[in-house]
Amino acid sequence: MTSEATTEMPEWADVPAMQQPTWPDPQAVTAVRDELASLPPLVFAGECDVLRDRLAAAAKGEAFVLQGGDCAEMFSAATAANIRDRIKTILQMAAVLTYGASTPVVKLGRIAGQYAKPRSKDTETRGDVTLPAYRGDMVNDFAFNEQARTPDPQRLLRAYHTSASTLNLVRAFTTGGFADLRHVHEWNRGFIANSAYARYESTARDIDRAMKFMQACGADFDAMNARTVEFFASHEALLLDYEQPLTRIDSRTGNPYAVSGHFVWVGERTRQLDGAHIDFVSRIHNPIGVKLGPNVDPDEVLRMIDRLDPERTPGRLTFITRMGAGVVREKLPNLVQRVTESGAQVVWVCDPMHGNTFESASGYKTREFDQIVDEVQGFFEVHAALGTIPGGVHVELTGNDVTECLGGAERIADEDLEKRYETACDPRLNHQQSLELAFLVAEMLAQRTR
Ligand SMILES: O=C[C@H](O)[C@H](O)COP(=O)(O)O
Ligand SMILES: C=C(OP(=O)(O)O)C(=O)O
Ligand SMILES: [Mn+2]
Repeated sequence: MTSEATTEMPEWADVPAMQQPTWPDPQAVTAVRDELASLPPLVFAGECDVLRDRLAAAAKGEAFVLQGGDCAEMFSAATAANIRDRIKTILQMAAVLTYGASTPVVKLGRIAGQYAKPRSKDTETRGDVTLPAYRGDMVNDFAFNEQARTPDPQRLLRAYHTSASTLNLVRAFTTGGFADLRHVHEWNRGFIANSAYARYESTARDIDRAMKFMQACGADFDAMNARTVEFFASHEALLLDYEQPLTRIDSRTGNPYAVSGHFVWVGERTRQLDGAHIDFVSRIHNPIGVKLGPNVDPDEVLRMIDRLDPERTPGRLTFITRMGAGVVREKLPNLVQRVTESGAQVVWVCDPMHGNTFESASGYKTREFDQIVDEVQGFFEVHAALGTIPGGVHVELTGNDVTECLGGAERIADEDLEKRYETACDPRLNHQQSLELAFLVAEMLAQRTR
């Protein structure tokens, strides 16, 4: 990225793109790309700039990032109730974290575009039938039959329209009164009232007292803008047939922006320095993220910084580390140290999900709540030891009472997984587990600011 305005659409490098579907009819893809290119942007470049400023604050420890949502959104799940409950969960978590951090929380949904998935295998076999793997609703259908699994480019358009209607409702919820801090606090009191969560009572009581104190001092919640919240949309920039036509020149600056979401990231499987995804994000001016797993080479990361953030723009680059609870204390320090020594000011965000996935005895892909908490704890410990900033968390969650991750105060066990295992890809924290995690991270954050 350079600060010089280009006013022309980028020429995408002709380099290999990993994890793309094999579309059966390339001409149909061209027609869909043309249509996407003619549709209005989903976000405004100015909003992306605001998010960049918020992330710059997080890089300095003056804000904390909460990024969360589905592993894989599904068209059929984009209902008012589901969207409401996911937003509600994120707002409840954010209220708890704001208190713990004593700083603003940057709310970033994995929402309105999280429709494409990288997979470890190209195919899935059940019994003696082998079909293309499910690659997200933007590509094919989860149902296990040949027609459903055949990639269909019309799905790119459906992803755009479903993202537009999702974002419309998100904007209505977050600015129309639903997000009022007083409501959010009442919801959290409801959560604590259940005795399984007694451990969190003291934090909830502290927040209660803080709210009452503010009211007693005459704080005018309406004037404070407590009825609205800033909420940003993010997803993995994986499918270039979707992302490239949804890149536009910002009329204010002449710079290209991805307008499919405010923030996009490159995943662990597609972050090759000479690959098409890093080329893509190097040309857009949005704030961007890159996932970094346990086998990352710090030298490569330094070259990545030069490529993606040559001017060291605060808030431009976020590293989302997903090491695994077992190795985070061993692998993260050297990486953070090398990046810090290079002078780059990145946001460090912990994804405690993707390094802690395993198959349970009953055959479900799952994660253990305690391991998720342990990776976040390790992340905070590493940053505390180095004097660097733990800038946020990135979680796969839903507002529904699913049974996909093990443990938590409700002690979800392997035999419970089958009851409500509804994810199309990775296991998500349910509503209760998400709030529990927020209370635990708030305790860690309170120590950071002490
Ligand atoms: O969300 C992340 C990846 O798509 C997912 O972990 C890959 O899972 P797989 O190993 O089931 O393909
Ligand atoms: C694919 C994902 O993660 P990662 O790239 O870290 O494996 C994801 O966030 O769903
Ligand atoms: Mn995932």
